[in-house]
Amino acid sequence: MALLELKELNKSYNSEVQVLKNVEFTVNTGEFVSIIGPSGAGKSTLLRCINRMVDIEPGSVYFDGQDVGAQSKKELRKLRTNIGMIFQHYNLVPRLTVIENVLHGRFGYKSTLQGILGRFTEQEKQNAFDLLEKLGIAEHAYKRCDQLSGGQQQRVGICRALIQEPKLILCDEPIASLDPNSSKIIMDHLKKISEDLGITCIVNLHQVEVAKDYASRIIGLKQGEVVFDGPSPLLSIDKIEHIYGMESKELITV
Ligand SMILES: Nc1ncnc2c1ncn2[C@@H]1O[C@H](COP(=O)(O)OP(=O)(O)OP(=O)(O)O)[C@@H](O)[C@H]1O
Repeated sequence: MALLELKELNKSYNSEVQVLKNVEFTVNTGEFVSIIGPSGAGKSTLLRCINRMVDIEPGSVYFDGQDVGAQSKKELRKLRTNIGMIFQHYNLVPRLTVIENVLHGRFGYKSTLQGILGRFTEQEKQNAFDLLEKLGIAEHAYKRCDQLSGGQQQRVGICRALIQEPKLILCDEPIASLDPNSSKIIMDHLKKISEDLGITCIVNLHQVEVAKDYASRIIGLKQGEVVFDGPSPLLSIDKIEHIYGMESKELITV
């Protein structure tokens, strides 16, 4: 079943350069999709349109049967509880503890006052701890986030997304700041989450080989247009060259 549907999606910032041009695709529940493309192709903008961190006119995004562009502020807040976000620079609060950062994923379910006062139920705290255990970082639960390595911080980011109980996780360059070993740990976790929990994942990646290894489907963006959309094994060297142009020489290792 289609969880996400993009129809003739266009985007320009300040009515200047058109960043996304008639982007159209659907993503089914449980799919693990990677978006690739050169720097500036519009990958981050695409993810930001999906949860309406930026306005999406003209064009439409349907998530779980709802027109994302037509949601009121309150409806959008509710809809966003179903969409987790993972960022390149983790977007954690450095001075707060690991478990507090994970619990921030519950903010969408709270009143503003409950959020400010940090009122979380015992069940929510237990769930946060269980998730940290699952991601192998429970021993750091009460440390400040800025005492953790990059890879560990990204695992906190994953827990924060999971505690939302999302249907979709959007990952914007989740491994761009990590060494190869930490990158593998993060990608393995994302893949496992998608397989075990049936959560749909859309992952922006710079590394074509990583996209091919982990994603079942790849969408290639070039100057805001979808120029490839298909199963990962069909992403041939020719297709990579088409997506990346001159840059492709540095990317193709096979
Ligand atoms: N807030 C903004 N205001 C104006 N222009 C923006 C804004 N955000 C992005 N852009 C422009 O939109 C284009 C696409 O940027 P975007 O970050 O979506 O690409 P990307 O494919 O994710 O690139 P990268 O891989 O380098 O992160 C770029 O030309 C960028 O300068």
